[in-house]
Amino acid sequence: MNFVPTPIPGLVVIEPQIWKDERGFFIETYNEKPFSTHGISGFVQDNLSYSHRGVLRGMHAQAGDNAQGKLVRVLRGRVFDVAVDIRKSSSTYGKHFSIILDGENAKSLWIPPGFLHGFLALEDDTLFAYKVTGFYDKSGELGVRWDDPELAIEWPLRHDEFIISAKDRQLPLLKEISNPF
Ligand SMILES: Cc1cn([C@H]2C[C@H](O)[C@@H](COP(=O)(O)OP(=O)(O)O[C@H]3O[C@@H](C)C(=O)[C@@H](O)[C@H]3O)O2)c(=O)[nH]c1=O
Repeated sequence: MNFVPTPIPGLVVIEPQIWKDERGFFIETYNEKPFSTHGISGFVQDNLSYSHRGVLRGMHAQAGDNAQGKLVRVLRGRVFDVAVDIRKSSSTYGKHFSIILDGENAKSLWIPPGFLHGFLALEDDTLFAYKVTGFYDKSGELGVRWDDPELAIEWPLRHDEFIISAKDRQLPLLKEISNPF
């Protein structure tokens, strides 16, 4: 298992050891020892979402008493996954990191509290699994528009293919939110 730092401090890509044989493969998706050694711990909830190609979910964060760090990965299908640093004192404030996560590479991304997160499903039948460090808490939810020019995220696929929830279509710009981070 490799813990690979990214250009944004705190964001880490985890590459598992994939044990392949004639039956298929085996990977450890989470192991408390190496993860906690890298400061990744405290999970209280596991989530799973299913998306069709073109579904865009984001950009979301959960702040407050139940602020969430997220350990995200794809079980089946493929996504363009994005995390945006909104930690006000960070030297990389406003910058984003993107990565392709899929069922084949089995990579995970650790997103600490203080980031917006979102993804675009690039294939039908995409299963997206994640562990979070805070219980779901509607009062702590915040979000920013996926197409906020300040974020300047270059999403793959044509924008007219996107399937976005009514809630996410109405999100404000980053400069309009009261940022608790
Ligand atoms: C996130 C969440 C949602 N829900 C419910 C609320 C709602 O009725 C329904 C769908 O919720 P949403 O529309 O917020 O789901 P979704 O847009 O998939 O939200 C997720 O997006 C990605 C990008 C993230 O980073 C996640 O943390 C989360 O915010 O599920 C829970 O019960 N528990 C949860 O932890």
